Order: sequence, then structure tokens, then C-alpha cells
Amino acid sequence: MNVRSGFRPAQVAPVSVTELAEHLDAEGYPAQRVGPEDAHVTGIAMDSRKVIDGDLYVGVSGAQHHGADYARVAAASGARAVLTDARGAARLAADGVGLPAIVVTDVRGALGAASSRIYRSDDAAQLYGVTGTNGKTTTTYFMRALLDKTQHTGLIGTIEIRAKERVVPSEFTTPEAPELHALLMSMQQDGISAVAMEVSSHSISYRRIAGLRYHVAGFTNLTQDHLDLHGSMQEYFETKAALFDPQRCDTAVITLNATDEPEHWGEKMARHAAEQGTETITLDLGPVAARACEGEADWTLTELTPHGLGHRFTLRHHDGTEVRSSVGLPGEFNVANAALAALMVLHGSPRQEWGPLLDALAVEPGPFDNAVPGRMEVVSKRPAGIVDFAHNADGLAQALKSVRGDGRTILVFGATGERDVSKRPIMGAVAARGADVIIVTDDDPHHEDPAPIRQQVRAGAIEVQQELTAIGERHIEVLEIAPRAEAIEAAVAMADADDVILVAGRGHETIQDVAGDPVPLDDRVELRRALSHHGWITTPPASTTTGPDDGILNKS
Ligand SMILES: CC(=O)N[C@H]1[C@@H](OP(=O)(O)OP(=O)(O)OC[C@H]2O[C@@H](n3ccc(=O)[nH]c3=O)[C@H](O)[C@@H]2O)O[C@H](CO)[C@@H](O)[C@@H]1O[C@H](C)C(=O)N[C@@H](C)C(=O)N[C@H](CCC(=O)O)C(=O)O
Ligand SMILES: Nc1ncnc2c1ncn2[C@@H]1O[C@H](COP(=O)(O)OP(=O)(O)OP(=O)(O)O)[C@@H](O)[C@H]1O
Repeated sequence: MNVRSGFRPAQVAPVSVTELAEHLDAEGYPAQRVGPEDAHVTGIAMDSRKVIDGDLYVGVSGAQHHGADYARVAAASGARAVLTDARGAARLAADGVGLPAIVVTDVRGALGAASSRIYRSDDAAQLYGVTGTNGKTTTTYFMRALLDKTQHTGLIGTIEIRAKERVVPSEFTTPEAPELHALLMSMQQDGISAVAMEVSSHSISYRRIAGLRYHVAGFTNLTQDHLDLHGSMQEYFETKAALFDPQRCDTAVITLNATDEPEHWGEKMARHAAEQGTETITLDLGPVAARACEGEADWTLTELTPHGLGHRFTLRHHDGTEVRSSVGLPGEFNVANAALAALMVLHGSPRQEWGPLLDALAVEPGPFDNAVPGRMEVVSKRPAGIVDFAHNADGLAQALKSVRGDGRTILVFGATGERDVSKRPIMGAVAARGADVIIVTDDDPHHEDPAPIRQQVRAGAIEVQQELTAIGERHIEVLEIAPRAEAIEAAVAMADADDVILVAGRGHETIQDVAGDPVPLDDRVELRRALSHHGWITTPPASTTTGPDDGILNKS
């Protein structure tokens, strides 16, 4: 398989450019046919580097380039026709690209409709899409594990794309429309009947999900993020809300009270979906909620008991139906992710078919005991060694809160270079408030000098350390150790059996970007190595884990 071109269906019936233009017209994208004689296409790509023989190349106007500038390259790779806008068509003419073309005003919108027509993906697998600021990856893996009990299930998300035994690393959380439609058709040809996928706000904004319809769409939470793209929280909310419109999904499952903020985004999302006419199912997180919810939800998390590193929980419908399950991953937020996953899968099936799903949920270890690569991934139990992807202040605070035990919490983390500089001392402060030993190290420095990054993180931690010492509260240690593997080794060297070692920030990532050099580095591998070296017992690597050992590439 050509990894760059991703999954492609094995067979695609050729479609003529003329027919495609008529289809776009009918779908509300007025299309003009220009250029030479008609041609037939069997695929679609919006990146010249991903074009294969027989493709329609789509030239979109981007932030850096106009895609039409790459039409000659696309033609050399076998593109048979081009879909673009008027500006792109002018460039094709100026460059003497002799391919038939379809010209539309809204190329990104037409891209979804064209992809869906070419691959005939409208009757592909049932889609279960989850959106929200945090928890998408985890919820998607949980859904897949449960769906897999009764059918073959695909997965599309930040870490990887999985279709039975085929796995490719992800470039995006949510791929571009041509890849998505090809992927769905290819999965269907492989006998996959359900797909669990993450839906990023970027993908809604860039209309990567154009031409898709979700069987069930779920909402985790909304906290500040990506305001560079969305401008305001209201706009961020509205972007995500589009997933819950009846044109986009059949059923919406909305978590109401994951976050405590004056806007009550969860309730707003549920109201939006219901007012639009979408069948809307609501979830009150009860004991793991950040606040009481407005009114009564359809489902409430009623019981929560610690169980191993995770929890057992019960969900209760207002009609009295109960769902019992457990989650193996630490952190109350993972109970919220598991509850959402369970309800999305249940509401994707007719009630009379819930029996096997309820049984699968109640079994221990159950579907939510499966590790999610780099998400509160437990590498050892005594001392508890945990690798997590928390890479912002909020995530770090949540992760630290969830691992607090009888012993000390030893935290290894750093901040990324060339990204939000202001969050560095804030993360340092959060670390000092939640951990006993803070080892500041490097994340991806990119092209920035790593030493000043560490100092900025450390400054935030030291400030809190001084405050705590002044009021005689807790004694904490703040250390600075680099490179990262040495920091992990130092954390393990000082750990006792009752301690928790949390290595945060990189999760599933296997490549560190140091001044443009891709340096192999996997926190899970390093933590396992150090634990074994010090004679501690480690858990076997998760079966779903991607990493260099699988020969699977990873995004940097
Ligand atoms: C900000 C953003 O999302 N930009 C997207 C946008 O890029 P752009 O406008 O800069 O594109 P460009 O470089 O000007 O190129 C214009 C066109 O020429 C094409 N081209 C360009 C060069 C070439 O050699 N050949 C070629 O065909 C490009 O494929 C593109 O179609 O269109 C490109 C084409 O698909 C995307 O790759 C690109 O995603 C960038 C790389 C990106 O990083 N996006 C991230 C932020 C993203 O989408 N993230 C979310 C998750 C966010 C989260 O939750 O954290 C995701 O779903 O992954
Ligand atoms: N429901 C949740 N609420 C708050 N924080 C969470 C939740 N679920 C996971 N987290 C934290 O956020 C981190 C990222 O989780 P996950 O990858 O599942 O979310 P995501 O929405 O896919 O984020 P990203 O797009 O950054 O991968 C986890 O490592 C954990 O620290």
C-alpha cells in the first residue's frame, strides 16, 4: 500500500467528468466544464503528492499556495482532470495544463460531494463520530472496542487509522474529504460495518466532513483551545455544533456537565441539536460532573467505585434501564469518556439488540479496559508508571489529580518549543500544585533552544514551591534533567513501590523533533526500560499501541 495515498478502495467504477459536473450542480455546487474533451476518473486527491493514476486532482486555494499551481505535478502522476475555482482555472490555462476541468465557487464543499460520488461512499459503514476539546481519541478507542463485540469496526483518529489488520499512521485527527471517502469505501470492501472516528473542529471548519452522514455523533466537552482558528469560544462552539445538525447526524449523544463554566456549553449543545430536530440523548455525569446540570438528563451516571487503577460505574436511564460497566484507565475523566462511548454505541442500535452490548459492557475486564495508546497508559502497577498525552495546563491538572495516591507523585514533563510560550510557567505551576517531585525536561523543542524552555517551565514550578514552603504546607522538589530519557531514568531511580511516576505530554508519540531532526523517542519504551533496569515489574505493551516496533510510522 502507498502510505502517502492512504487507503484506497480496491475497485472503483469510473465516473465521467461531465457526469461529475452534473452531480455537483445537483448537489448545489454550480459547476462549469472547461478545457479539453471529457475524461473518466477513478479516484480523487487534493494533494499532488498523493495523486495516483486515474485521479481527479482538486486544486484548493490554501493559506500558502493555490493547489492549482501543482496541477502539472498531479498530471504527471496520472491525474485525468481537475476540480478547482475560477482563480485555479486561470492558473491552469496560464500553465498550459491540458486537462479537462470542473470550475466551482466553493471547492471545499464540492470536494465532499465529488469524493462521495466517485467512491459511492454514501452507503459505506455506519459512522460514530465524537467531537469535543478533550477525550476524542480515548472515546473513539472505547467505542471501537465495544462495537467490535458485535461487528467489524474501523477507527479513524489522531494516532492511527485501523481497518482490520491494516494500520496507517494518521496525518490528521480527521483526514481531508478525499481520504475520508476513500477510506470508508475501502473499509466497506473489507467487510467493516461500523467506524469510530474523531471529528476535530478543524475538520468541520475546513469542511473535511462534507458529504458524510453520522449514524451517531457524540460530544465530550468544550474548553478553551484553537482560538487562533475560531476567534472566540462562541465561534468554536458553533463550529462543533454543526456536527449535530440533522443533515449531518441521525442521533446526538451530548455530555451536559463535563466542565464548570458560565456558558454551560453542554446544555447549549443539547438544546441546539434538539431544536434543529436531531434525536438528542443527554448524559449527566453525576459523581464525575464538574457541576449540577440544568434539568433532568436522559442518562445519569449514578454509581462510581474505584476498581484497580480505574472505576466501576452505573448509568441509569430515566425509564429505569441500567447499564453497568468498568473502565481500566485511571482518571474520572475516563469514566466520562467510557460513559459517552457506551451510550453512543447503545443508541446506534435498536433497543431490542442491546442484550449482547449490555453483557459485553458488564464483563470484566471489559471493552474499556483496553489501553488507549499514550492516554493514561499504565506501564507498571507498583510503582505505578503512567504515560499520558496531557500537553496543556488543564490536561496536566486533570492527569495529576487522577493519579494522586498514598505515595509521592513524581512527574516528568516539558513544554513544546515554538508553541504558546505563555503556557510554560503556567504548566510549571500546575505541576508543582499536583506533584511532589517535578522533573522538568524537554518535549519537542522544534527549532527553539530547549534550555530556556525548561527554565521558563521551572520558573512557574519554583514560584509555587516557594509559596508552599512559605506557608509550611508541602515540601516539593523541582529538578531539571535533560535529555528526556535521562529524566525518566532519574524518576524511576528515586521511586518507591507506593509512588506514582507520571510521564506527561507526549503520549503515543515516537519521534521527538529536535531542530528539525527526527529523534526516536517513545516515553512508554523509556519508562519500561528504566523500570526493568531497576527491577520493577512492567505490564505488557498494549496491543493497540503503535510504535517503531510495529514498523508503523508516526506523525512528528
Ligand atoms: C491550518 C490548516 O489546517 N491548514 C490546512 C490547509 O493548508 P494550507 O491552506 O496551508 O495549504 P497550502 O499549503 O496553502 O496548500 C494549498 C493546497 O495545495 C496543495 N499542495 C501543496 C503543496 C504541494 O506540493 N502539492 C499540493 O498539492 C495542498 O495539499 C493544498 O490542498 O489545507 C491543507 C490541505 O489539506 C491541510 O494539510 C492543512 O492542514 C494543516 C497541515 C494542519 O496542520 N492542520 C491541523 C492544524 C489540523 O487540521 N488539525 C486538526 C486537529 C486539531 C486538534 O484537535 O488539535 C486535525 O483534524 O488534524
Ligand atoms: N474527557 C476528558 N476531559 C478532560 N481531559 C481529558 C478527557 N479525556 C482525556 N483527557 C486528557 O486529555 C489528553 C488527551 O486525551 P485524548 O487524546 O483522548 O483527547 P483528544 O480530544 O483526542 O485530544 P487531542 O486532539 O489533543 O489528541 C489525555 O491524555 C488526558 O490527559
